[in-house]
Amino acid sequence: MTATAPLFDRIAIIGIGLIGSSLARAVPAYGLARTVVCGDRSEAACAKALELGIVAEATTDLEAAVDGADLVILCTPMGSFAEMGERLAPRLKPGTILTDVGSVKQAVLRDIGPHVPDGVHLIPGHPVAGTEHSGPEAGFASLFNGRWCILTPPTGANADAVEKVAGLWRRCGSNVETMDAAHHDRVLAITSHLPHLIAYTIVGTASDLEETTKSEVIKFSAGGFRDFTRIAASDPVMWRDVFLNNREAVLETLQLFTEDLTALQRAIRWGEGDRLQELFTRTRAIRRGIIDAKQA
Ligand SMILES: NC(=O)C1=CN([C@@H]2O[C@H](COP(=O)(O)OP(=O)(O)OC[C@H]3O[C@@H](n4cnc5c(N)ncnc54)[C@H](O)[C@@H]3O)[C@@H](O)[C@H]2O)C=CC1
Ligand SMILES: O=C(O)C(=O)Cc1ccc(O)cc1
Repeated sequence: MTATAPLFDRIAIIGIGLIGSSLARAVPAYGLARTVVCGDRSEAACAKALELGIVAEATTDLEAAVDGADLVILCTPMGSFAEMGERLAPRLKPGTILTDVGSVKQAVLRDIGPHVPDGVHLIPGHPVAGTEHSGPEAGFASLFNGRWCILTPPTGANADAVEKVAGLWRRCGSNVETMDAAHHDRVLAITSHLPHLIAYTIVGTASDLEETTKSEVIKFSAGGFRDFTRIAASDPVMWRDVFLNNREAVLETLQLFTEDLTALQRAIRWGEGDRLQELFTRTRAIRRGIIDAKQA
């Protein structure tokens, strides 16, 4: 029991994986709603969610899952959002809030926006918190604690609905910021999407090495490479969909990155130590700035 009244009556989570199941666990932990139910196309995921006792009901019938919910949270991979928009949005009653946790935000307005009936409030969101694990067993209630959650309400969005979604994330311990979806996608391209692409690439490159070298890569893998392998273990379907749905911003950022990498390649070739040291000094200061900001 929590002292404060629940924010919602019935939350329907669609997709009970890492993020969905973390939210389901957060519902009783932070008094988010009276009831939480889930819909997931995977029977195994539904069965696991019931077995874990993190939802009151679980069904593969997604339309039934959203029935009677005052908040619907889409927690499936981005590639399923067009289907979610078509199937689920038209069934929602006026006053219902529809939100999501997708890592790309313009695509939500594109894929779901056109299907949202009058009176239903679409308030896209993105908790900037996660792990490399997937599925209902991987979630935990404190995942969002002390992390950012970015909301990208479309122009003219209902202010009360925005505040209710912001309130939900604040109760989970998140800091909430609101911004335009296009800006979100550009910022996340460099801070999250490109780092994942680099990790996938370097681990792929290492695994393409000849057999003897490959076993040594594993044997001697020090901090740097190990950190990349953690990120490169992230869900393949989810990340495929992130890159396909944030194509422009990722390609633009990748172009800048490639140019900078080529400049470094030149510096190494021509023995320009000062140039290398200057960059590494600057990046060390950035890391220290991030750590200081966290501790402040
Ligand atoms: N993994 C992470 O670190 C973070 C992920 N996100 C976003 O959260 C969303 C979910 O990611 P995770 O929880 O990591 O994924 P996950 O793979 O752990 O869970 C996804 C769930 O959705 C279900 N699902 C997939 N397609 C479906 C469909 N068409 N209909 C119904 N159910 C379907 C799957 O069966 C699975 O249970 C993604 O959109 C991702 O961009 C946001 C922040 C962090
Ligand atoms: O595990 C990590 O390092 C992450 O970067 C988690 C993550 C993945 C995707 C997001 O949209 C937000 C956060």
